[in-house]
Amino acid sequence: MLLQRRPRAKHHGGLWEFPGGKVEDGESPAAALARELGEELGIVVDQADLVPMTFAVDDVRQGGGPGTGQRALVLMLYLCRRWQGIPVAMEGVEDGAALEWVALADMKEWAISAKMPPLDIALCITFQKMLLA
Ligand SMILES: Nc1nc2c([nH]c(=O)n2[C@H]2C[C@H](O)[C@@H](COP(=O)(O)OP(=O)(O)OP(=O)(O)O)O2)c(=O)[nH]1
Repeated sequence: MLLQRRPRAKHHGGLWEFPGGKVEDGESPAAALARELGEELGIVVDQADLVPMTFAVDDVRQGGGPGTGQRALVLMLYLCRRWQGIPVAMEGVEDGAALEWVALADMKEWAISAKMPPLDIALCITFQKMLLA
């Protein structure tokens, strides 16, 4: 799997996450991911090559809702079966952004020891459980 370190100045700066980003108005999740992978990694991805795997929900934000100013946060993990180009960190390299390929067998260790945001840790652990099941 490919992990990406967030630039220091951003929310969760310096933490390792799955490449991706927010869905914009009128976009499907797969279209948003294909767009983000182009912007962040410089690769071209066909939406047909994105396979949904699992998701993670922010429990703390679940207490939110209308009037609270809090919105639920859901991270969706996709498997990218094929792409064109070689992934490189396109944004924020001067501020610490970086990429690292991690073997599936090492995912749990990374989730525990590497510094990742909470939902990315949850995705790592769930995905590894799915593979071992
Ligand atoms: N990957 C990840 N993001 C999280 C978690 N918790 C949480 O609040 N977030 C927030 C951080 C970001 O604002 C947002 C992820 O969207 P993003 O990757 O497009 O964010 P970004 O900061 O690069 O983009 P921007 O809004 O600054 O333009 O979700 C988490 O556990 N994992």
